[in-house]
Amino acid sequence: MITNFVFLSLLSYACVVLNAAFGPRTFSIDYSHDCFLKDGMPFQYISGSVHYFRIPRVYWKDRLLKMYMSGLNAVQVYVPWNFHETEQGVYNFAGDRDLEHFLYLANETGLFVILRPGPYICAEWEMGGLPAWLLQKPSIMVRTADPDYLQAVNDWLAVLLPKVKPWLYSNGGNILSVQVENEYGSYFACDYNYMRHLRALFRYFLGDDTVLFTTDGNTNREMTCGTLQGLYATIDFGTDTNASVAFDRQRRFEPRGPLVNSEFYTGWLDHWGEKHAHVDTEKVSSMLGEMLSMGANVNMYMFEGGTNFGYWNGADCDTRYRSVVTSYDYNAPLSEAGDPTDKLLAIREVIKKFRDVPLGPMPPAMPKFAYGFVTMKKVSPTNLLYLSCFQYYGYMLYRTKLPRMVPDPTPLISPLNGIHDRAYISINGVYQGFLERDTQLVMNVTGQEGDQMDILVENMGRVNFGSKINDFKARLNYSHLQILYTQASGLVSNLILGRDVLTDWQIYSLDIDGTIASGWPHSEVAQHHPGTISKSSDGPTFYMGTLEARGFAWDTFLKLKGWTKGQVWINGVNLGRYWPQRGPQQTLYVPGPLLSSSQPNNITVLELEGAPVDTRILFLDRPQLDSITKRS
Ligand SMILES: CCCC/N=C1\SC[C@@H]2[C@H](O)[C@H](O)[C@@H](O)CN12
Repeated sequence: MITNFVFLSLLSYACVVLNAAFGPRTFSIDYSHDCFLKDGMPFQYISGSVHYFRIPRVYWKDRLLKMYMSGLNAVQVYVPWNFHETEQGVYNFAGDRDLEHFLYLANETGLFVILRPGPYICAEWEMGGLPAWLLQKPSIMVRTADPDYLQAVNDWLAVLLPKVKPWLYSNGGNILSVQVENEYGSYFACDYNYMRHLRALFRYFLGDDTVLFTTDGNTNREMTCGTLQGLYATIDFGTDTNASVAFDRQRRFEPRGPLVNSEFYTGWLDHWGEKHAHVDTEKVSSMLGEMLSMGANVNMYMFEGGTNFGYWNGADCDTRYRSVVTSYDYNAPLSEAGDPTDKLLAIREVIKKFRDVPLGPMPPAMPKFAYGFVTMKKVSPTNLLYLSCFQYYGYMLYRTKLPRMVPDPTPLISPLNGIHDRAYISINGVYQGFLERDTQLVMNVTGQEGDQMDILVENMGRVNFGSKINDFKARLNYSHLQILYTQASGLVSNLILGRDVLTDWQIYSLDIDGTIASGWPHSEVAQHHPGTISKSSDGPTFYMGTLEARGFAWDTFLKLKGWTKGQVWINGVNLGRYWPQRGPQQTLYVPGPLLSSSQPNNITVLELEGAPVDTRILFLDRPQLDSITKRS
């Protein structure tokens, strides 16, 4: 005799299964059983962070497939606001910025998505993903209920969230949950009205059934200021933390519901001049197993890091300004170039204990090739486009005349630490040296009254974490020119030469990227010095060369041995910054798809301080990310 209880239990289970098979798609939180439910069935996500904005579009599928074959069932994805709205009101979701295509590929690969649209994302990305044009209002308080900031957020999310809504799981897509803000509890403001505003916006655009959550660090202050009723509170921590202790803290804010570590650090970031980060594989794999055994949902940050191409790296500014390097390798399970590592294989072995890992081989690393040496020749800048309007990233040129003769070495001082972030000083075209934010605030110059002083100022990336995120790159009002506060880089306070405050500046926004993208200097017979071996060249100087990749264009790594610091473009694409003199990064990743196997590949280098006498550069088949040559 089947008791009523057994009958009803079987009936309810049958309903759940049938609902899962034929009912509406749902993803929700089961507070009774402390888990997520997908279509009414318990669901544990094992996820990895991947940033589409740090990977060439042609490689997205490769990275996602490797993550799937590693045993993940989800990927966690930030959306950087400034990547899609670099100019206010101008939106770009094309090519390498095609978020929906990335979501499509993840779906096609069988991966769910945990979306983190910010509006602030941190991520060692320029200004934590916030657009620099917000700083046109000098007093703006970003990440608060500042009305001007909120208006910009409203406008942005009114574009973004309708785009992602169709991709929600309940609408037939693969987005399971959406994070609101990012580690807000670590920000000084602790502005609940701001978080309430975001909650209302996300609910308005994404509906009441979407799982919205927050992520915060493992302290009471962070979990207190970063969480809000109606947003599921999750936590983040790495291998230096006791998982039970951390999850107990989550439980203080979410007594019931799934345990979630939204950022389990598999590695860490690098700053210029510091040792390459490394997190032990055994610690990562054993702690992953421990958390999965607790039934926790885990996202590994990062699973595939990628590259800060162009000027997109961020910076920290706790004790002093520290710029993040171009490589976002992160010592992650997939390398910067998307190569599976021992860490990935160890993680896959752990995941096998908790879910079926797809059968079949792990897709191999993309082929790499050592193309060898390319000789670079000095170029005289002939027609750099000077923009009257200011751009937000890259370089600015400040020009003035010496107010009096300084026959003896005379200190040029940035008394208020106003260089943002590095300045290269020349007198009548002769390089004198550099000044650097927080690090070098004085240097000596000599010259005659009326000599031309040129100061090239480099924006090394706006601060992406903490209270100094209002990282103005210029604030100086000149007699004849009101400086926009958001220009690429520059002087945020006056310079003093000896006893004289320097004034009457001419200011140029250098559109170097636009000029190079237009073909300069390769498109014309650029003036470069006669074929003699050039002496070691000092100061901001362009060099050009060509790489023949006859027959095949494979991934490669560019090493500038003996060069000091600068920027590299290949076929008009800005690969990012190099600084081998500081390290630890010694090579730049060159994705094969950027190269042509049938045409010469145009290489342009802007060396900011000094090139070696031997101006060859070297293409290797492996990266070098961990060698410090000089402490900063
Ligand atoms: C001690 C400082 C903690 C700041 N948070 C960091 S540093 C690396 C990571 C990424 O930036 C990530 O985007 C942050 O959410 C958490 N985190």
